[in-house]
Amino acid sequence: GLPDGWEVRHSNSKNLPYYFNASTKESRWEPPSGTDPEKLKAYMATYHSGPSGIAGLPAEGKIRCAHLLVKHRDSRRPSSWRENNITRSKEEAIEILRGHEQRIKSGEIRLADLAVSESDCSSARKKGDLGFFGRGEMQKEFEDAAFALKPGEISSIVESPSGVHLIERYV
Ligand SMILES: N=C(N)NCCC[C@H](NC(=O)[C@@H]1CCC/C1=C\[C@H](COP(=O)(O)O)NC(=O)[C@@H](N)Cc1ccccc1)C(N)=O
Repeated sequence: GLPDGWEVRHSNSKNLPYYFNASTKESRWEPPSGTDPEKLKAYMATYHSGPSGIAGLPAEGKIRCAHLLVKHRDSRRPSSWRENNITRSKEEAIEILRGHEQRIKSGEIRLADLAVSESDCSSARKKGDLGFFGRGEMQKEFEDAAFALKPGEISSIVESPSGVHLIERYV
């Protein structure tokens, strides 16, 4: 963890983590003194293996995931950047996602790279990366599935009011 008040944020422009102190409003590139260097190094090493290559220390209780969403006509919002009016059935959406799942689990392609073109979520433009989130932010089905994963693990097909998802937990 980080010393009091400090948190890790992500600079999109530099694609690097930086450290921000909410109480003093100070921000800096290097970890604040008092951050356990061994822990930080170990964390950074494991985390850089994530496909998005974006590093950053999770605040307590937060995890970071990417997901690939396929919507269907019963989705709460059957529309996306990919398709204005989504009419496929839930069964068809599941079949499509099964195809994606096979390609990802066979190692042919990474979820992050497939999400860019295939995900019905706006996070597609960020390779499916949802950033860090804690409990209470996502829909329950999604949250339960995401928090049940170990870092690096990919879920089976998860159903939520948004549609059907594959989730990869990074941290
Ligand atoms: N980091 C957060 N806290 N962002 C708020 C998430 C809100 C949350 N969303 C969900 O639970 C599902 C699972 C993941 C994506 C998602 C739904 C939808 C797609 O479904 P639809 O709403 O059309 O039904 N995508 C989103 O929300 C996107 N803003 C996610 C995102 C996009 C770009 C960058 C980061 C995150 C909810 N409580 O509704």
